Amino acid sequence: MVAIKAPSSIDHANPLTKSPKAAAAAAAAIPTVDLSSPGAARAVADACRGVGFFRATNHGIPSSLAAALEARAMAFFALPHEDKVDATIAAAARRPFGYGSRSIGSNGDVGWLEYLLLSLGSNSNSSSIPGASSLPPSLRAALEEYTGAVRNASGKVLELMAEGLGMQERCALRRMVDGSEEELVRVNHYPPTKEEDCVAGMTGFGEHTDPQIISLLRSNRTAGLQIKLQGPDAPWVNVAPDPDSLFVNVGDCLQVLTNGRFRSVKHRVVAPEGAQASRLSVIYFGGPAPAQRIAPLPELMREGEQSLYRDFTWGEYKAAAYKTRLGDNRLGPYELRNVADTNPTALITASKEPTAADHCCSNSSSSSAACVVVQPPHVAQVH
Ligand SMILES: O=C(O)CCC(=O)C(=O)O
Ligand SMILES: [Fe+2]
Repeated sequence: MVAIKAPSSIDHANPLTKSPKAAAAAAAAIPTVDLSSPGAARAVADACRGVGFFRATNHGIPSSLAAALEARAMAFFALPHEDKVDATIAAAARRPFGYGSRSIGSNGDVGWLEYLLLSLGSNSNSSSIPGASSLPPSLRAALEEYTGAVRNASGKVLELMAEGLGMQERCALRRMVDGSEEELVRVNHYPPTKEEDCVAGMTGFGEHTDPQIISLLRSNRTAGLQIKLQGPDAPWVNVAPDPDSLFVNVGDCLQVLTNGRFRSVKHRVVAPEGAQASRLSVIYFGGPAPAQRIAPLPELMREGEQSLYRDFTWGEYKAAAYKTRLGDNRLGPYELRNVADTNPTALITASKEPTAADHCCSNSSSSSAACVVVQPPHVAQVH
């Protein structure tokens, strides 16, 4: 990776790295949900309404799969630059997939990272990743095993979300993602920074929200991820790394589908400082099919409640987001009312209590016939 000195990527607004007291308060602000507990649905919904982000334990991904992927990915990123480019030639045939270094998207965003970005394809029954054919076989196998497991974990979380929202159909959110052809995996590698490279607080990955429905992140033990609590003046808080847990983000589409009940979370990564080890993170993004209409789910709307957004399809949103910078307010052009101005208490009251919802997706790693969605052609990717 080429060393950079980029003043524009220096971020001094990181008070929590300086104050242990604030760091402790921040850690307490991030909810933890045991996905296997009886109260998980309610806890997931509370976390999504509050922070839009939570730490999930008992997520069902064997630690051996995550550790194997971490080791293979580290070995891959240690290869010479040309080898990494050559090994991702199959994926790179469909931009923006493949290997990337420093550039994030095509609109000038840069970060202190290199990454591998792959589409998981349309067949959630198959573990094979279409663009992975030219990767080292051991990395490909580790990715396929891990992504199979993380897809299941995502499905489980989406079911808990639907249940926590009081929806009749437990699989209503899950089926928007299963087999959508819009599931991605991204492996980010943030090398340690040396004094000559930068000053403390250099941006690893700039501030943004994830545009899809859901993202599930697993990292090694190196810190760097920060989330912004909800509200215009809310602070940024450090997310203590925990390789045994998954971190779940509410994405922009889920905010719209719930008419602002669930909040998409702003997050960013500060590059590892000094002599620390690299940060390695693996993020699964669950997006809907391009033709999927993104609008508040009628079932969630209270009588007389108005949509906060103008309708769009995921294909439209993705194409629009692809033209913007990472930190732009991508939902802004679709807002009919300011979400921050809405009375959150009213929206919370409007959510129904968790019910004994229909279990059409339970214990299923793939979409059932009832969960199949139309798959129109591929359009430009956001991540
Ligand atoms: O690498 C990380 O820890 C987070 C990166 C991220 O937010 C993303 O890839 O969307
Ligand atoms: Fe992200």
